[in-house]
Amino acid sequence: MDATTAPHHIPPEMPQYGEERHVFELMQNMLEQLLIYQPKDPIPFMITHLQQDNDNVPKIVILGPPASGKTTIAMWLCKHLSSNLLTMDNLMAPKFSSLAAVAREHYQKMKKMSNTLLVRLIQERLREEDCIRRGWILDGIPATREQALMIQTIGITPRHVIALSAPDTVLIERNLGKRIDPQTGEIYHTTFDWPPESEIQNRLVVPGGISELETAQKLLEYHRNIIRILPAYPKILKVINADQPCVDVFYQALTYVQTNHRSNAPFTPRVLLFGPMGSGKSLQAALLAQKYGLVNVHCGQLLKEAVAGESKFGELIQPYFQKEMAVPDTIIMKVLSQRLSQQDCIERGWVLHGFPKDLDQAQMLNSLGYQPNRVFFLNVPFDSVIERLTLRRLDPVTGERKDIWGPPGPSTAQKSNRD
Ligand SMILES: Nc1ncnc2c1ncn2[C@@H]1O[C@H](COP(=O)(O)OP(=O)(O)O)[C@@H](O)[C@H]1O
Repeated sequence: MDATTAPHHIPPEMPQYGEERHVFELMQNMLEQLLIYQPKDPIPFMITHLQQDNDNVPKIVILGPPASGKTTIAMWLCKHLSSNLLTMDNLMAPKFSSLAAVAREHYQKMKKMSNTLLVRLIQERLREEDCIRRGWILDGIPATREQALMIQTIGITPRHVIALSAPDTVLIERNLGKRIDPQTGEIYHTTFDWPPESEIQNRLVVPGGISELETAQKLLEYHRNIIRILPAYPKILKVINADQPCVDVFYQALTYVQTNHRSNAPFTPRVLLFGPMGSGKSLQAALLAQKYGLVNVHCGQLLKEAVAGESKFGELIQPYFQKEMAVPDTIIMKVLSQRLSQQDCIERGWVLHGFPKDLDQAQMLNSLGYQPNRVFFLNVPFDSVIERLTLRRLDPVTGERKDIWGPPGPSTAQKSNRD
């Protein structure tokens, strides 16, 4: 970059402010909405968008073959996240909507839904207040690539897509045991999820379309379609094995929908490495610094350099070193602060180790505005630490540290795994 046009000094607060308040994501979402809806008057549109404050509400699509548990998982997620379940059935259900009435009529006549009607139903439903405030979970929609593309075209973009998968034989067998509570819409199973209350047991009904033949036909259709749908969601798709207990499937789905996708925001890493002596902080810091171009800040080393360089802080530290006493936190903090506020640290980011060593120091670091955004704790069993430290030697000529077991290699890796 041309040094005359480049900004010469970026105050550390600037990138930190952006990161903390997610300014980049906020602007990106707003821009996305502007381009999708192209309002005539963008300013009130942007104000409304910001006031809705709903960039992070659930926007989930759950796909999967029949009987893989889509509806079960979608209902549980809905309850857990207080969101709204959107199925083909409940989209057509509203009595007050003329569009839903048309869709019902069409469905009764044709025994299937037209893509255009389906997309309009979804669009109408997503404009309602509860979907705006609490998000939505689409169950089994889109069922074809055409639907996926039409949904995308009108600007409906899920944040997470889950595809359940299980062998056909398991699903055909499983579907035979499906039962529905007509009062609540809850789904049960004769073997895997039978309600304990006799009142519920007595009112359960056998849903239509669950015979072996019907499930097999639906599976064929599903497999034909799904391979053309999934490529529409390359970065937000998670395939979950549904041939395991429902609760396990649910927790994997929940964990996934609660993760935030990697942001495109410019990001300056501020890494903190913790761990007992001998846990490998220095080595990992050096590797991270090398790989990501970070400034490697070793607190102990900084203090030693200050003394060796006879700087004004060095003179303050020297007496403590001589008496082998701990250097006061305030002095350490000044040295650190001086280093972390240098332009290379602000621009390239840093990896800090050897500090903080207690809660007071951590709070001091935070209060001076040097909050890390990645913290790692290198956990090593006590025995391994002892073994590592007792095998460590200093090269008398170069002062370099030599570990007797040598550079990391397959045998070292095996050894530490075994440990
Ligand atoms: N992981 C699972 N293990 C066993 N049974 C399940 C599992 N997931 C769902 N079920 C049962 O299988 C049947 C079909 O589930 P459902 O949610 O209706 O599937 P889909 O919506 O994919 O057709 C229901 O009886 C449900 O209780």
